Amino acid sequence: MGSTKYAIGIDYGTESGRALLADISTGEEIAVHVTPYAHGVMTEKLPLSEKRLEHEWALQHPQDYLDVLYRSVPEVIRQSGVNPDDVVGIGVDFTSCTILPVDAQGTPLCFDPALAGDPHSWVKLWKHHAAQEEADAINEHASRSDQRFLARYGGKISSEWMLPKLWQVLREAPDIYARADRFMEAADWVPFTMTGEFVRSSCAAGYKALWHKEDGYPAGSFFAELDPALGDVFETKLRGSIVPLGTKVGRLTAEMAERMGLRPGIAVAVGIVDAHAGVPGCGVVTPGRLVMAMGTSTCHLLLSDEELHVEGISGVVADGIVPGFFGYEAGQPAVGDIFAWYVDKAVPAYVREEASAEGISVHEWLERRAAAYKPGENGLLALDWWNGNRSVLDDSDLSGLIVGLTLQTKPEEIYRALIEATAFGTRRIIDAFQDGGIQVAELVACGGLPQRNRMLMQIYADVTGREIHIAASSQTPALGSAIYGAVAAGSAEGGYDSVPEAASHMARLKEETYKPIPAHAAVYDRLYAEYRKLHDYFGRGGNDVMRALRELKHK
Ligand SMILES: Nc1ncnc2c1ncn2[C@@H]1O[C@H](COP(=O)(O)OP(=O)(O)O)[C@@H](O)[C@H]1O
Ligand SMILES: O=C(CO)[C@H](O)[C@H](O)COP(=O)(O)O
Repeated sequence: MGSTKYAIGIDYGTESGRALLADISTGEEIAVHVTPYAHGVMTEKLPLSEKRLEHEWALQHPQDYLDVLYRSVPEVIRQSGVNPDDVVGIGVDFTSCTILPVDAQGTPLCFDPALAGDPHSWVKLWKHHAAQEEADAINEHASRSDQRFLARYGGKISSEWMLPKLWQVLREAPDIYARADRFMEAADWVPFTMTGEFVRSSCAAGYKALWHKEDGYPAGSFFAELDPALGDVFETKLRGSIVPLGTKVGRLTAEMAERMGLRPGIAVAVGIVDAHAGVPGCGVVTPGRLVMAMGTSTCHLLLSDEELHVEGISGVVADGIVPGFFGYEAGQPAVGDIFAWYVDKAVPAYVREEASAEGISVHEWLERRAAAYKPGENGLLALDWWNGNRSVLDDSDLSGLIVGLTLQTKPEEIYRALIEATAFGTRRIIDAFQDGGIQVAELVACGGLPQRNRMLMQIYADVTGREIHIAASSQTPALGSAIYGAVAAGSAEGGYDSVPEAASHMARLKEETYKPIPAHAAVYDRLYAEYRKLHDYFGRGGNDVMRALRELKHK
């Protein structure tokens, strides 16, 4: 036996990037380091320019991504005291669809001072929402011409994705579009900077750029009908081979090895979308277990042997998470964010004062009191659409609702109703999977919420009627990336030959689980039936109350 080997997972979030050094044989997380992005999310102006960005823009600086490699990677090596020669693989996950235009050498166009004044030369972050017009036009044309790809994305594509963003560049900055040799997902660009290889990930291409393993990309004629200049977009701006996850895109170059404090030649894995990396990070590598990445929002991820059309999913992609399986993604666009709204904007002052006097957070104060209630006892039922609905209704204009308020209603009762509403929203997504023919036997939770609120997790078990396992790691995307890095290295170099094999050694669940309490589950079955009535009444267009309120608000 040689010395212990290690893999590095690099997780690029919205505000910062983190590097995690993990022991390949046990998954032990030896060291973590976070580098905040110096330029953060640019929503108002560009660096060194007073030019104002328009509403709904969200840009980033690619230098911030490189700085994560230059700072956090040497730092995990320093903290751990590990010999860099024992690091065998690197994996990267990234927010998505986060894209940038690059020149023929792969250099971001915004690095060219002559182009940096144009906002379209910069990175468009996943939450850049200014390409809605383009997304609407693509959706309308696709549904009129009955395009096969629409069904794989639950009936609609998002303004966050590759084609709407790319078309926005073409329409608003044709010179930048022309100057771009390619547009790349940041998840693909970072491995490129480490290896010099232009390779695209089946995950990002499949979930965000309409690529299908059998059908390839949609026909260029479809896009040419929308805009003649888009006719060859897949052969030109989006060209490049597309490979399954765990594939080695190349080896760390000598120059980057020097900057990152590693040895040249280390295997670098193809990139992956952040939420999806959390699936092997939870140890889930087979069908039947739905992974819930629970935080500000919730992403639901599931593996299956079959490609089926499920109502309201964000997408289904072959090899999109674990090679050999179809990966499904669905989501709730606000979960923790709804509780944050309540805590920050709506609780009465006395709650804040009592929490502070007790030396606990407002969340904890509310949780302690709300946990004393039995299901149904708060007399409330809410719809969880504070940030619209991204699943079966797929309507970002929908808004929230609470039914049953009285003069006696207490803040903790409302807090409990909001948590219950998000659990009902998850049950609705599980129902859509089951109705579509995909079984969901158990749930696995990762992200911030399972670590923070036990009552919430018990409510989810009771509402869904399913046992919930919790990931042992609090950094499941970074650990997942380290797993893909270990697979890129392969057993010949001290790693593993498959994602399931690597995950079986490197990822685990906590022993403690949340099991449904039958008496609670029975009450929640009744309440969920009422939730479905409200959901369909306010969400399916039979009721115009929400529409009227919205119209008056924007008048
Ligand atoms: N005790 C708590 N109970 C429920 N929600 C909480 C609690 N503490 C924080 N939150 C919510 O958790 C969310 C942050 O989750 P986290 O997983 O850390 O972030 P992110 O999704 O951005 O990675 C916030 O929206 C916040 O409102
Ligand atoms: O689109 C997504 C996954 O498909 C994510 O929502 C996006 O990548 C942002 O993730 P996070 O909130 O974890 O930063």
